[in-house]
Amino acid sequence: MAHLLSLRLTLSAAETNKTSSPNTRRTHKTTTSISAPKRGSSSPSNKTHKLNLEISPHRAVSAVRLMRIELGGAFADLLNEKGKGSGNNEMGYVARTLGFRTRNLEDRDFRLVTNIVGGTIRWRRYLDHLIGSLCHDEKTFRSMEPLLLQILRIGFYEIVKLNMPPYAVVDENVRLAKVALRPGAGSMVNGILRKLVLLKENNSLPLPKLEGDKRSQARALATLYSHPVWMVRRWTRYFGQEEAIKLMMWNNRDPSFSLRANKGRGVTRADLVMQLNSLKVLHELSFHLDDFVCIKTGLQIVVQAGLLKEGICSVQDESAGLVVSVVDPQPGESIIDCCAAPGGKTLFMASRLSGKGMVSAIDINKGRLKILRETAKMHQVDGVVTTIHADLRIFAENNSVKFDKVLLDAPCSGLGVLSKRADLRWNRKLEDLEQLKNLQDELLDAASTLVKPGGVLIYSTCSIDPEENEERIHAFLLRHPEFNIDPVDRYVPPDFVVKHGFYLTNPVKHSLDGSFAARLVRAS
Ligand SMILES: C[S@@+](CC[C@H](N)C(=O)[O-])C[C@H]1O[C@@H](n2cnc3c(N)ncnc32)[C@H](O)[C@@H]1O
Repeated sequence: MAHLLSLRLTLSAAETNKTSSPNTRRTHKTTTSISAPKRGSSSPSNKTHKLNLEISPHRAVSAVRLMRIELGGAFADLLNEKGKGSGNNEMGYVARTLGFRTRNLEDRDFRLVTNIVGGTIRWRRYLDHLIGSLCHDEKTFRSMEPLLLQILRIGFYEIVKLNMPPYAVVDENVRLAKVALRPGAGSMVNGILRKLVLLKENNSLPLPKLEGDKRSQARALATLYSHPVWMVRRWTRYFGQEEAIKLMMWNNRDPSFSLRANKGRGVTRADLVMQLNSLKVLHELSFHLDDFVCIKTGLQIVVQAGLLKEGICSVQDESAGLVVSVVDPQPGESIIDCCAAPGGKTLFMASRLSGKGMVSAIDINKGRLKILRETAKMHQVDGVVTTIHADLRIFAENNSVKFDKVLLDAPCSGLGVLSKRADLRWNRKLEDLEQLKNLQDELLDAASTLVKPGGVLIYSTCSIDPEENEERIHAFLLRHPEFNIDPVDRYVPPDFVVKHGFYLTNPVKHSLDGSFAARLVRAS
């Protein structure tokens, strides 16, 4: 993975170089250093780099992670406390990128890195608006080298959103820019951050006003709540402005997580609670699901204590767990999970079979399917899980076996999980939705052929977008009159049941990720 990532960054550096203007040439220097670790750099040794105790390690690590996420397009996996793709030696990677070492991260620094990286990504549009407004001119901002921009974003986020002591933030970020780049970069950071501190003290940050026609208001909201304009316009149209604002505020909060006790391994929720108590991780029991526990903070402690690696519990949002309640797996049933990897729902369904029956897990992605297989083994449910590496559309054409239950957890925009997937809002494009809708229709048609007469087809997404949810089902029912809606009220609490008997979690209303499911029964 580290190798692939560095290769991708090397390519991006080469691309940058091909088209670089004098203004962006320094960009090449930075991307080259981030993308081309020195020979032998896979060894954990940092000894060749000088130790600099004056630079705060959380800022150095945050800046490098942000560069990698933005330049490499790496997924901002906030669960991975070591940084995606850097193996076990993130500090070595940081040293190679910046050209010096810092002291190692302590627990407090880890928490700060998670907070700063996630927050800086979420608030990117807002922060860039402020940085752009305080730069000398538009061109200075547009042609700013990536590392300098990340250092400024970190400083702005720390001052405006984390309310950290402003002059300490200025000093520390100036030092980082000087050492990692050059003295002139430090002077620039100093000038811009000091302007920001003054404006904040006078309560006069240069932010857009919510005024004018719909388009201007959408642009202003997109900056104020840091989302793409197309999302603001879509949500305002579907949910109204007030709800759209609440949704954006939810997306900008630090995410909370829930853990599922792995019953397949004989771990009960009471066992998990005991472990969390001994780790001093604050938690609450889920109201909706017997095996689930909710935590607001402390996920890192759970990860470090090895609870996930040892298969004691899995990180799974209650909204995903409730989709399994909609499936309602029963011992002895044959179930096929049509888009299964990395296996969150497959494994939960398998644990409900009490060793009787079978879940067949199909996915087009071999790597993700391998993760599913390994996790099934670790969770001790591999006796009731088989994996099939295939495109569902081709598999369905060539398969004559029918199943009691067919779950299609379709590829979707992920617009319901933006609080956990900090970078997703910037990677998703409006055009993706059209493509996804076509794919969802094709997969639904394919999945429907696998359902026994009298069997059930469950369609689910982690989206809140009506066009990916109820519209897909209504279109499907027009094409397939042999299916009828089976309302979900027998399977989930009434609060999650919406029009037509579909299941929907609303982040604003339920404080869960957004998700949707419909249960359809095939005529006998
Ligand atoms: C939303 S994710 C599934 C998440 C999974 N159900 C879980 O709970 O962990 C969608 C999955 O669909 C898979 N996929 C996309 N197109 C597919 C196709 N044509 N056939 C089979 N799987 C496909 C992707 O590889 C991806 O793993």
